[in-house]
Amino acid sequence: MSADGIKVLKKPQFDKSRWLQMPRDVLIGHGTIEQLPKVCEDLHLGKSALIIAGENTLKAAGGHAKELLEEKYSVDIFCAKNISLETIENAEKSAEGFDFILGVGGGKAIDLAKIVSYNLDCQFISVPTAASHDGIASARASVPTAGGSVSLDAHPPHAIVADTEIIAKAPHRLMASGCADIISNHTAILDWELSHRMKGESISEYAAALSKMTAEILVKNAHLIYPGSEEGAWIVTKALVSSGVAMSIAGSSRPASGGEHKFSHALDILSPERGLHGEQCGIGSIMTMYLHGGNWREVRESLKDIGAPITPRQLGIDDETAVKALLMAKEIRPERFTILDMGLERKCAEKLVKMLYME
Ligand SMILES: NC(=O)C1=CN([C@@H]2O[C@H](COP(=O)(O)OP(=O)(O)OC[C@H]3O[C@@H](n4cnc5c(N)ncnc54)[C@H](OP(=O)(O)O)[C@@H]3O)[C@@H](O)[C@H]2O)C=CC1
Ligand SMILES: O=C(CO)COP(=O)(O)O
Ligand SMILES: [Zn+2]
Repeated sequence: MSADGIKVLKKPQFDKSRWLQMPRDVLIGHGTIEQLPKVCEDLHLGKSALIIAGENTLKAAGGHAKELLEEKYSVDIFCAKNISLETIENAEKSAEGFDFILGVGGGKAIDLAKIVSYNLDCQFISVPTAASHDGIASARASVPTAGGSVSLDAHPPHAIVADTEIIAKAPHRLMASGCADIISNHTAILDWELSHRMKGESISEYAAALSKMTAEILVKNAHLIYPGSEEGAWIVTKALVSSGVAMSIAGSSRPASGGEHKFSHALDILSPERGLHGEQCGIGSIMTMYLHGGNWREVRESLKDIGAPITPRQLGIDDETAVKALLMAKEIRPERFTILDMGLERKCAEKLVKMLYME
């Protein structure tokens, strides 16, 4: 495993890079967690399972998932605090000998389960406890590294069991963050199109259209997304699955990750553990929409309506750090060309951050 994280995933035995892999069973609804044993049985996954969860998500759903599965399977739990290279290694050791893996939690637990199951060549089930990220269904895994973050080819979950009762009970901040992750698809697509025109990067029209449509539908239904709303949880979870499918169609995270994501990855280095992934991407998206000459006020309004933050200070991040993150974005995944890779000047970056506070 290399220090930069590029070799976090073991090489597949044969080239799957052109395969379009999708989850087989997708359950989104009230009380679906109760169906977990049935889903696993139906998929003939084996006799033993390792649950990968975080400390909070163990309480929210991991413990109950264990109880349910124990009736038919031998089950153990790996509790993860983060998704560092060390955690990946430890999780892999813990997972040896198990037939399949469940990722129960937010984006980090699910990405960890995705990586470990891919490396050990076994299936995994995605059990989101929050609608906070669009990695629920994707065939990608994002890993933080010293240089920012890498997006790796992985495999999608064999099944998704998303219980909207659990998701609606999670802190609303998480769902608002997931909405912001989706709203930022607008600028991710603009960046992809820009790179297509300027660099000749290939683009998948299907993936781009699906990603854009997902963001549009979410914004149209914003009035149904409020704290505790199970209907809101259902709408957002479906959007997150749809966005993940767009990434699987593209074979990269391009349809859902552009300059606004590079800004967020830069913030993760400069100001770790302040904002949530989607929250940071949303704020980045307001600024990159401005640079694209689009309707940045509309992006800002959509985020505000949903209860997502629209300024760095709301996340406890000072404005100067946000300026630095904008300027640093071009160093994160330099091969991913975006509007932030076009020679953004400090003066302009300062103006962008100021603009966020304008009436
Ligand atoms: N692979 C892909 O395609 C994608 C991957 N990502 C990745 O996902 C990550 C971001 O996901 P995100 O979910 O924001 O971050 P986390 O997984 O860190 O979750 C955020 C926090 O919410 C907590 N939490 C989750 N569910 C509940 C619940 N029901 N009740 C109480 N607390 C809860 C978690 O607890 P706990 O401490 O227990 O984990 C954690 O503290 C990033 O690493 C990002 O790169 C994002 C988009 C796409
Ligand atoms: O977060 C993503 C899509 O929302 C994809 O992640 P990366 O920015 O790590 O590629
Ligand atoms: Zn994202």
